[in-house]
Amino acid sequence: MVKLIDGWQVARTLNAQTQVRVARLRKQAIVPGLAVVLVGHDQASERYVRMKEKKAQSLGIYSVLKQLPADSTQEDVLQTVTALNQDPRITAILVQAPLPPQLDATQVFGAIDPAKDVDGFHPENVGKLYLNLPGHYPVACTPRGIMTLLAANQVPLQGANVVVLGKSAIVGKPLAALLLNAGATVAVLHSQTKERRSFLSAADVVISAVGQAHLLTDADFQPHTIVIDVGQNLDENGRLVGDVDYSEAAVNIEQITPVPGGVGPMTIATLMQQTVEMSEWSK
Ligand SMILES: Nc1nc(=O)c2c([nH]1)NC[C@@H]1CN(c3ccc(C(=O)N[C@@H](CCC(=O)O)C(=O)O)cc3)C=[N+]21
Repeated sequence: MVKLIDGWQVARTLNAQTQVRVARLRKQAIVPGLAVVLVGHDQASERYVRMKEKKAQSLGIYSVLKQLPADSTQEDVLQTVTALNQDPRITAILVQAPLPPQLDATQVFGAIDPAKDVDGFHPENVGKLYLNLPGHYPVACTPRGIMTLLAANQVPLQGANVVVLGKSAIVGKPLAALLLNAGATVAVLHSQTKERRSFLSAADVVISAVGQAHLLTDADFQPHTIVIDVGQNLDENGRLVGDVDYSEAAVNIEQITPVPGGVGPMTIATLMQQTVEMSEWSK
């Protein structure tokens, strides 16, 4: 019997804590302010951005959306970021990925004030994470949310073999750093990886962030594997599914995060958590 890891439940608890922290800040006349920059009209991105705005508002966070046309130039986007850097009402800035192909995403993320970089994508914050420096700095929200979810489910990481599938700057790489910092043995697999099977057959925890429906099935895992599914894919029937195909009858998967209701809600809850923390850190 597969046990589902309930992301909605952990997200609810985290959001309730965030709401209390926002109220505490507001009593000191400090209002956390989240700006989301959305370039173009990608349907999934528009949906995610709306969910973020709604959640922010329900927790008492001031929220603004800067929507730019799909054919924006690098200068247009940089100007928007600079204005938000200088806006005292804005304490947290998120530039929604992916950006249209004419834009240099690395330069855009690097233009965000590191103290307002709620996604943790700025090289300064990435470097701090990589070095496991002490102190307060933002970390990519999906990886941090996954760490919270693992901790809430008492999944041991010290000395555990963890396989991460996907090496993106948004999920795979920062997640690998967090896991290493937590004492796990980490393998990051990607499209050029040979012998995926041998890595999976030694994995205690598998985290898939590839974005491909039906990529993995129960037969790919060894017994008692804990699976974190970061995929957000539409299947042949237009249903939202993760990267892992499984049924209740799965024998190797011990616990798994469902899609929807697993990692997704944790990403947004962590974004809210980090928005509030950045206001607390800069007091
Ligand atoms: N700068 C930046 N930061 C991000 O954090 C970021 C981004 N860009 N670009 C896109 C990805 C994707 N992402 C998701 C957030 C929530 C759900 C989520 O809540 N999913 C729900 C289902 C949502 C639905 O109903 O469609 C779930 O899995 O239960 C999914 C995906 C944040 N991202």
